[in-house]
Amino acid sequence: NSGLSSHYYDRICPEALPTIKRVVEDALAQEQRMGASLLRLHFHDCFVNGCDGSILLDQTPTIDSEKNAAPNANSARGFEVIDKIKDEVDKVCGRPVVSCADILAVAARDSVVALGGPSWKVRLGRRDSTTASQSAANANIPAPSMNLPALIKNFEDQGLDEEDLVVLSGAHTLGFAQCRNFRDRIYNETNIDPAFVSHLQTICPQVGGDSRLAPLDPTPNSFDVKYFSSLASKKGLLSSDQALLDGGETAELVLKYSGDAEEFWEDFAESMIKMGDIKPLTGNRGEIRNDCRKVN
Ligand code: HEM
Ligand SMILES: [Ca+2]
Repeated sequence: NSGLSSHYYDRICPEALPTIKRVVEDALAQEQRMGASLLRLHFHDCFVNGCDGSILLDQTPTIDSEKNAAPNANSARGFEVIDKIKDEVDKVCGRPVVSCADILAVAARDSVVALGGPSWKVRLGRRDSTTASQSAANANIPAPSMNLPALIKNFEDQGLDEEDLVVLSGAHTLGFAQCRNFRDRIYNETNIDPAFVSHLQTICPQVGGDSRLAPLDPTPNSFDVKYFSSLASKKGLLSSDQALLDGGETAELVLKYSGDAEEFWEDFAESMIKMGDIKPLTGNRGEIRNDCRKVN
């Protein structure tokens, strides 16, 4: 038990959660992809020394910003939306009582809901870190080149099991990846559908075009099971996605979820809560930041 509670803001600031939801919905009305980007921010926060808002800190002489780590640089997005949420929430609460780490967790949930996915009760009361670690971000955020044993180990190090790995990878039902992250797969791997390869090679050349985008599944704005059914037909975009079919237990889960949206929803919600419970700062550890980009 991490000490978090879904009722944490009920009395301190009952308007906090509706305010987060409103700003997330406004942002998604501007750009649907933002839902994917916000979901990913929470993941990249939690995997680096726990869900403590560390990913939001800008570089300074004393902050080793995670924004510059390889998995985040020119890739993590949505920071302006988090700033906007923090602004509005602090206004409606009258003072800064909602942590940036909690904002990330709620914005991730609200994004999934807005794109047609399941809802869950977000456990709250995380406090914000006063440090960040670029090296920890590089070491702990999984890379798309990882094989299945490496992915399993990476999740295990966070207290997450093989089912969490498969179902949370299902977040790739949303959003996009850049050519540089799937080039090796489409030019060198063989466990990939040939027509899918031809199409992707038109988007992603062997040389150049590093930041060109392809959707992670055929419906990148819809929280459905197409991610899993695509894996079953060798149309996973990232090497790490397709790798889930390489193991007995993980392959079985992929096939189960590909035909059972309800099961995917239920297990995704459960694993998101589990991920959100990774090493939160509570009690008098950490702080409630005034500005998500800076320590107080
Ligand atoms: C299992 C290991 C994982 C690996 C290796 C991985 C890797 C990646 C990579 C390389 C991208 C594309 C980034 C870019 O090209 O800019 C991406 C995108 C994304 N990832 Fe993952 N990821 C993993 C797990 C997760 C998890 C657990 C979540 C959330 C629960 C998640 C959510 C997302 C989302 C939503 C996007 C799309 C973001 C956007 O369009 O802005 N990923 N991931
Ligand atoms: Ca989808």
